[in-house]
Amino acid sequence: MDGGFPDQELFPREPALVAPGAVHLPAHLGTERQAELLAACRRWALPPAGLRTVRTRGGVMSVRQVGLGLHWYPYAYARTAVDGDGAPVKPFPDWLGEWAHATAAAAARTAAERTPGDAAGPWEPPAPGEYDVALVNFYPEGARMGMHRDQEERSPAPVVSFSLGDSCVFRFGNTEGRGRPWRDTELRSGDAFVFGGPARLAYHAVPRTRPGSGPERLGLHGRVNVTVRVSGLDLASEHPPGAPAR
Ligand SMILES: O=C(O)CCC(=O)C(=O)O
Ligand SMILES: [Fe+2]
Repeated sequence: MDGGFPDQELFPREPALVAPGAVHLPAHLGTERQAELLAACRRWALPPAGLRTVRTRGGVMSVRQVGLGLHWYPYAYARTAVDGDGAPVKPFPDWLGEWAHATAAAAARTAAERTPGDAAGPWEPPAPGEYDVALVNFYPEGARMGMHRDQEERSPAPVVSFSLGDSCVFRFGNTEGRGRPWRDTELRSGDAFVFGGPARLAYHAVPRTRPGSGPERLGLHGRVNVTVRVSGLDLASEHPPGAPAR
């Protein structure tokens, strides 16, 4: 990608293996790609099937969401915004799948480097064209996301996340439960985070964002995160099956 030397930083932040299968790629998207992705998010946020408030078992989420390719809602996927305006979900763009594929491949290389003796790393990136759904999350000031795992997909392919705007604390835990051990990573605008293989079903959360910390030139108040996934579901079927409750 066109990431590079983060501005105002004395030393570049390095790619890191946060847990086996979980890779942080700092400054992965350069300024132009961030602006491009944000412009797309603004289009996707518009109705029909635009940004909506999500009600879970735990209450109302402070993060507002829009789906692409398939509509995620608690706790399944559908072809329409079943818990929103009921409109057909917006299509998943090929270019976003290409970004996710390239990012998963870069993360696999980092993982392989950081996992001596396991030349292939903990997972293989999926084939080009396999990424087919995305969740766009908008975090206004004060919004957070509780510990959960991404388990409504039927594919073991790694989840690829891109962050824009305000920085946040991204808490990456374990597959056993919501408790410790976990590791906190700061995700900044342009960072990517990939979790697959042994980390694919790990619990994770965003306990807080840092209001006002985003790059001024991006022109975003708050934080946007886009997670790209392989659904493993039949997009042509009327009611793609969801997984049981998480
Ligand atoms: O906002 C983030 O960085 C994480 C989002 C997330 O976990 C999700 O969409 O499932
Ligand atoms: Fe998640």
